[in-house]
Amino acid sequence: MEHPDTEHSDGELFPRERAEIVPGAVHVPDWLGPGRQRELVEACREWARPPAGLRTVRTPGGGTMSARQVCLGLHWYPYGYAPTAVDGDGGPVKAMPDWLARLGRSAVAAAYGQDPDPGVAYDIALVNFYEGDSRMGMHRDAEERSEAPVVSLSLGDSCLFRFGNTASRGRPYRDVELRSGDLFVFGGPVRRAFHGVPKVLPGTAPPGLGLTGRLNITLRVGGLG
Ligand SMILES: O=C(O)CCC(=O)C(=O)O
Ligand SMILES: [Fe+2]
Repeated sequence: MEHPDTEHSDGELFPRERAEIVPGAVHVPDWLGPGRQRELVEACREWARPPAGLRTVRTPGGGTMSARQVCLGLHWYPYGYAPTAVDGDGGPVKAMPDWLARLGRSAVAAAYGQDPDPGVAYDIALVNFYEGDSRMGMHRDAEERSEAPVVSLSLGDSCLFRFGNTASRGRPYRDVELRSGDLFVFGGPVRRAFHGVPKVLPGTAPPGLGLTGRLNITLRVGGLG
């Protein structure tokens, strides 16, 4: 017997709920509505243009990252920050828009139920573009001096996001499915936890978004001034 009343528009029996994965790491499903997601995808397309546009990141060991990346505010490279695309075309990094910095603060408030400290100003964004077979290995976001939480916004295809511990790349970790519009925030005791993206789920993007693949925007406070 079916109970249509309890079924949600996306065909799920239960709505996905805000979840504290470990203390300091919070998943807020569907934080961005469809209109906001479209605006962000459009903004990412602009940011991806040269100079200092979307690039393939080369690691010191001679490998390449499979997710391509563009930065705002400060340019991240393995492993530091610079004002220009030092490992790309050398162009000046694009500015971090005020509206995106404000979105970072409201994301923290949504995740933790409490405004961030007044001094917390999101001044760096990394935009990662994943195609079907892209991944991101377990790593920590370690080049920032600030301990402010990292804010992560997902657009397009869903992925498996692996959130681990502060000691090693291995277990214990939790795998969380991040879908288009989801917010994930990690700070406090797990600000330096290892995390990665073992898998993208191709073909799972909302049809109306006009995006093939996955975009992730991580907002950070550098504390590097
Ligand atoms: O794509 C993601 O969800 C994670 C991205 C990430 O960890 C990073 O850019 O440092
Ligand atoms: Fe990261």
